[in-house]
Amino acid sequence: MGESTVLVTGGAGYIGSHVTRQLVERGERVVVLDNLSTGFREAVEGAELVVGDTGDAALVNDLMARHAVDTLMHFAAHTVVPESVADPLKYYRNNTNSSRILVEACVANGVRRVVFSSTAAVYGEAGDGTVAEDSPLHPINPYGRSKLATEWVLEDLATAGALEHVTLRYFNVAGCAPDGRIGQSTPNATLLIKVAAEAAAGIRAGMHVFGTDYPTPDGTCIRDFIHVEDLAHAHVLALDHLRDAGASLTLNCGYGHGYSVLEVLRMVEQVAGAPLKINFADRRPGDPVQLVANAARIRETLGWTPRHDDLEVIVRTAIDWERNRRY
Ligand SMILES: NC(=O)c1ccc[n+]([C@@H]2O[C@H](COP(=O)([O-])OP(=O)(O)OC[C@H]3O[C@@H](n4cnc5c(N)ncnc54)[C@H](O)[C@@H]3O)[C@@H](O)[C@H]2O)c1
Ligand SMILES: O=c1ccn([C@@H]2O[C@H](COP(=O)(O)OP(=O)(O)O[C@H]3O[C@H](CO)[C@H](O)[C@H](O)[C@H]3O)[C@@H](O)[C@H]2O)c(=O)[nH]1
Repeated sequence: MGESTVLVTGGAGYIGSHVTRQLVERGERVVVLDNLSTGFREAVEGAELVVGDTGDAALVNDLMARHAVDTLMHFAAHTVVPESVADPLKYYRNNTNSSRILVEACVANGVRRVVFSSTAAVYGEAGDGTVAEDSPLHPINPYGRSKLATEWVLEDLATAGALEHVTLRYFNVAGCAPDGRIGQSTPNATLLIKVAAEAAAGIRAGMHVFGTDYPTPDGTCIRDFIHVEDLAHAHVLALDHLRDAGASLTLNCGYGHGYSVLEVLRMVEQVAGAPLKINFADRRPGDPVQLVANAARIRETLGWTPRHDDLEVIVRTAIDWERNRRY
């Protein structure tokens, strides 16, 4: 490992903080760059936190040079799909422009390894099967498009020989660290399990189910929910892959099977031991019917084996966090 440092942007956020912790636990030197727009100082333990913006070229160049950064893990982004529809420039500015500035700094400073947080939203409407990495990419909202643009920047730089990347396309991430020290406190959350856990903990009065007339067995959408700890481990493996001179990869991060919205909510009720107050509403614009990963490639290339592929564990850790939040 030597003197090398991993620069983690967005490391004070939900997923970045879980990854930072796994990196620190195995002895990596980590510097977190986060502007705290949706992140929390308390989420960063055992790593230096630099409060600043990924779009600040002078700052990121200085950080890379000063800390002997060998790998960038890039989580920092805006992530709320409906907000991206209302304010696309906010998303292109942060998720595309600032990512380009950051990657340019990598090239200037000889940082040749990049692990990038992408999303299943790059696939868009994906039919009723699973989606593989080479499935068509037709993102249906500015969030997905702004992330896909950054995928392309990395792909083109890899082709040009400037760096190697592992692009991880996360499916629906949920759950929290089992010991309750870090969790998901993202403000104005719109994600299903987060919202349901808040409702189960009494933080919100009730919740909506968006659409009950989809062509699925119970009429609600189907998603592939992955526990954040399994996702975090995929990043550690991606780092090892790049340090072992592995080739650039684009990988789905999911379990390869899905649950419907109603199946998830039934599990939330069972774990919480009380019914949720559910309002059955119209479809939410921009929701694909089904998004389930073909997850073969990540298992083959990184040897990734999930350890928390259990909806009950995902839901229980999410509810426990809401009941005992540290921040
Ligand atoms: N949560 C999911 O289900 C999910 C699914 C797919 C992909 N992703 C991707 O994972 C990454 C992390 O998402 P999350 O759920 O942890 O969200 P989050 O909002 O909790 O984390 C994002 C972090 O980035 C920081 N940040 C944002 N813009 C910044 C900037 N310009 N400079 C510095 N810091 C900045 C925020 O303060 C926050 O700490 C994002 O790239 C997101 O697109 C998330
Ligand atoms: O209160 C809610 C919240 C969600 N849903 C439904 O639950 C399903 C899942 O919705 P989420 O908002 O939890 O997540 P998405 O599937 O929209 O996820 C997309 O947006 C995420 C970020 O917001 C990630 O990027 C992810 O990869 C991308 O597919 C959808 O059918 C949605 O309509 C509800 O019924 N009620």
